[in-house]
Amino acid sequence: MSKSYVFPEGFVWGAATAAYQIEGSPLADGAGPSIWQRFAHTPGRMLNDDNGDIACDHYNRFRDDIAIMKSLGLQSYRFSISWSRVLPEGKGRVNQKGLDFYERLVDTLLENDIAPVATLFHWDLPAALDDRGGWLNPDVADWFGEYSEVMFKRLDGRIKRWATLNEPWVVTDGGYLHGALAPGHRNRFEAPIASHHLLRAHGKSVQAYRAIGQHDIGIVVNIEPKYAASDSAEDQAARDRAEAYMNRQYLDPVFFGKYPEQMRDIFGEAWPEWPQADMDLISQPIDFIGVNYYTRNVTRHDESSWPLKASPVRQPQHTYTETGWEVYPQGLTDTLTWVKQRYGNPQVFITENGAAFFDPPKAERGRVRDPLRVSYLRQHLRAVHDAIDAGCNIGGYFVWSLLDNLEWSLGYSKRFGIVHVDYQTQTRTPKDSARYYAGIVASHGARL
Ligand SMILES: OC[C@H]1NNC[C@@H](O)[C@@H]1O
Repeated sequence: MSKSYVFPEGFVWGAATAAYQIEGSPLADGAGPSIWQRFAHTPGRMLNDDNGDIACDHYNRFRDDIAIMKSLGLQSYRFSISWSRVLPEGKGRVNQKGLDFYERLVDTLLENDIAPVATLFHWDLPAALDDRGGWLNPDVADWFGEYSEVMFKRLDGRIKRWATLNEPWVVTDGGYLHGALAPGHRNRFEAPIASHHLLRAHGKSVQAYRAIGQHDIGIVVNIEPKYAASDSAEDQAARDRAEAYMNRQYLDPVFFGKYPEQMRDIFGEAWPEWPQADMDLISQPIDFIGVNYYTRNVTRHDESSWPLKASPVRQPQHTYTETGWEVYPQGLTDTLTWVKQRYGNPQVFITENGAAFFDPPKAERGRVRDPLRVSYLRQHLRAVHDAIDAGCNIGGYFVWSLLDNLEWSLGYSKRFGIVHVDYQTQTRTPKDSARYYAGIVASHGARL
């Protein structure tokens, strides 16, 4: 008899986006520039010199997009708040029109029985703060605490689930170590400092929330499970380093108040020692973690790779997405059971899961066929259910993404949406995967 995939009562079905990737109008109504506004307008940084000036024009079209969410039966919507819309200089003066936009967004979601889940920082640091050192300046934790407080005071209660940071690993690995993402630094001494101040900022935000918030706060991390390419000691050690660097570097401090021991092997003299007071701030209790899962990594030792001395081994037997990620649903089950076992079965939301496959720039007679994405969703939702059967405490799932959008420095070349966006006309067209997902939501998983 085949397994039933009906999800537990109360499991939440949603979709996710992020401000700079969909909103457009980055400087409208008094908003200040973010580092992504600057980065995207720096020639050579973005594929095709794409930028977020228009994106999906969500700033103006959010009501239409919420109507689409409603038509799909979504129960929740994860979005991010543009810090520099609300605080144009990153601190001090509040731009009421920026706050008003997010209040309208939240109130419209609630009018449509869609629960808002807000991420305070999804990479778009105010440029004015980057001028003061950004994530390298120890004061950034207080700046983030101040911004968090502004948001909590205005919207807590209507927003009942807050995430402080999205994927701090990507921010530091991409923005400070390898330079592919804003602010585009390549410095192994800066990366650990940025990482630590991101975590301190998380701590200050949680501290602020405990003083005024009444609901839940957590952190969102990307996790890519690592599998040794062979039984050799070298490959096993490489796997351990890769797991420490990506998957434990943020959760270990948050849950245990200490960094993985491999961090000093990886960064050597560039790895600082931090005061216990910082680790106490970082490891205050949180209410949930968001896990963003896309793929796994089969890891081998590679002396030439910097700074990890570890490289992925391609798995030709499996499908790969347009972003070069192996489709490996078992990795999601493995990730969720790993989190359960290592961190004491905290409440977890899959805050992002999805794939970029080739989709046409225009819908054909009102339809966009995306069978690979339908298959990806089916396999990964089944993997979530398997993790729940294994005792994991999973509160919900947010597909990445609601809309095709700006995939950072890859521009508009990668389409992750279950809803197609024609960037010339801003026409939205639910793809076959949106209809499939709507059926899963309506049946609470029974149709998986
Ligand atoms: O690469 C796909 C997604 N991954 N997590 C962060 C999001 O902003 C990305 O678009």
